[in-house]
Amino acid sequence: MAAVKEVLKSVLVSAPGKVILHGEHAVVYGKTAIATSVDLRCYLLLSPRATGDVKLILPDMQLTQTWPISELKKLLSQRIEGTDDDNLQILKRFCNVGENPSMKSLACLVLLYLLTKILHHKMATLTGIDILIYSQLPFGAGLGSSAAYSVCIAAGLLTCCGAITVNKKEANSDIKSHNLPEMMLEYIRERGEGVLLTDAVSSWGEYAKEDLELINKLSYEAETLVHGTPSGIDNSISVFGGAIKFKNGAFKQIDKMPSLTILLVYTKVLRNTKKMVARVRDLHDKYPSVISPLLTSIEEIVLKSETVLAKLASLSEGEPNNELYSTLQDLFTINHHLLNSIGVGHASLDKVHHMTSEIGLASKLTGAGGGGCAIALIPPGFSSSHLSEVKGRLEESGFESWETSIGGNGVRAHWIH
Ligand SMILES: Nc1ncnc2c1ncn2[C@@H]1O[C@H](COP(=O)(O)OP(=O)(O)OP(=O)(O)O)[C@@H](O)[C@H]1O
Ligand SMILES: C[C@@](O)(CCO)CC(=O)[O-]
Ligand SMILES: [Mg+2]
Repeated sequence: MAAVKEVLKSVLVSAPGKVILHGEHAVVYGKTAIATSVDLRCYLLLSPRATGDVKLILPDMQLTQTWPISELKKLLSQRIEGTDDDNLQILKRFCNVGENPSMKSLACLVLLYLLTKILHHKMATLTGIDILIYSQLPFGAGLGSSAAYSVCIAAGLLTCCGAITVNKKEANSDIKSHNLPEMMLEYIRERGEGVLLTDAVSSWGEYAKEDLELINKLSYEAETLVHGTPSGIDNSISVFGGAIKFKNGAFKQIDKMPSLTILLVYTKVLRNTKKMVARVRDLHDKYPSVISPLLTSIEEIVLKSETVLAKLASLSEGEPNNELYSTLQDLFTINHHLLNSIGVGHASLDKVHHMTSEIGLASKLTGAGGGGCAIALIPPGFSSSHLSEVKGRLEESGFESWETSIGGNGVRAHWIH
């Protein structure tokens, strides 16, 4: 085992999901969007082993996939001779990724793409690794599960081989203090990684800006395998956290962000981001003069919302905020209807919109639409009995809902050994 440790370190990292407040889909056409991280995270535990294979364990997908390292080496030797595009085709064939790939095969493709890219120079000495990925984010729901998955893999692999370093924040002998989900703790115990739970040098840490940029670049590449033509907003917010304003591949952190409470509603209607983006593309190409102004209107919502959010953030305690919240509710409603007009609505999202509007809240889809999740803004002091009532009614309709705060940390290392 000592020899294995010399090559790679064990690491535990996590990355958050996101909500797009406004600007989804329009952002693919170079318009501005605003996104924030949510307090639901994806976790990755990577353990070097002397088993002779790479094992990917995805409890959320009931998948455990093992590849002998000899096969991966063969794959790499084929790849080096081809062009980038040929290389990708070889990898796709290896993972059975065809025209309509399954979620499982895409999850494997992303892992192997990043692993062969980041660890290719370690292949000669690699003796085996187990990679467990567990996520609190429902997949295919608009909360950026694919981005958080890719960010965790990129950060975990770069950290385990020492390509990037963790700036340790605090020594802490009890990993439970990092609020790891019970599922991860159980796995850690089962694997006999007791050292992880008791090790006095365990720590959590952040990455330097240039390392975050590298994680962002690689996770963006991985997102293109899942989405085709992602704008890059999902991976950026998962890497950097907080709230960002994103346009044309570049983003700015929004410093003046009020603390907002959001009701997240999961319709449980599964959809695929790539198909939703393609649906808008078809409409746009067929009716450019109709669709373009709708995308411009969505951008205007983003800009207006940015101004209102900044005003809210600068209010002193006790100053009236009703009008500002009322404007935000209007913007949510208009955005909901515009997203319907560009073909990414769904009956379930309309139902959520209707039910929340009955108690005076506005909701809109977040992410790619076509099902997935909706968000409704809850103003401070909003009637808790109204809220419980609507949550009950949403549940009766088969939806799941929970209140969540936004903002918070981007990718983090929890432990490295
Ligand atoms: N916990 C997980 N385990 C394995 N794969 C995952 C996990 N979470 C996400 N994925 C990958 O992400 C893909 C789903 O991505 P998709 O972009 O369609 O939805 P999303 O990211 O949840 O929503 P959006 O992109 O609208 O925010 C799955 O096919 C799978 O490859
Ligand atoms: C629908 C979309 O705008 C957001 C998906 O979370 C696609 C993208 O920006 O890549
Ligand atoms: Mg996605």
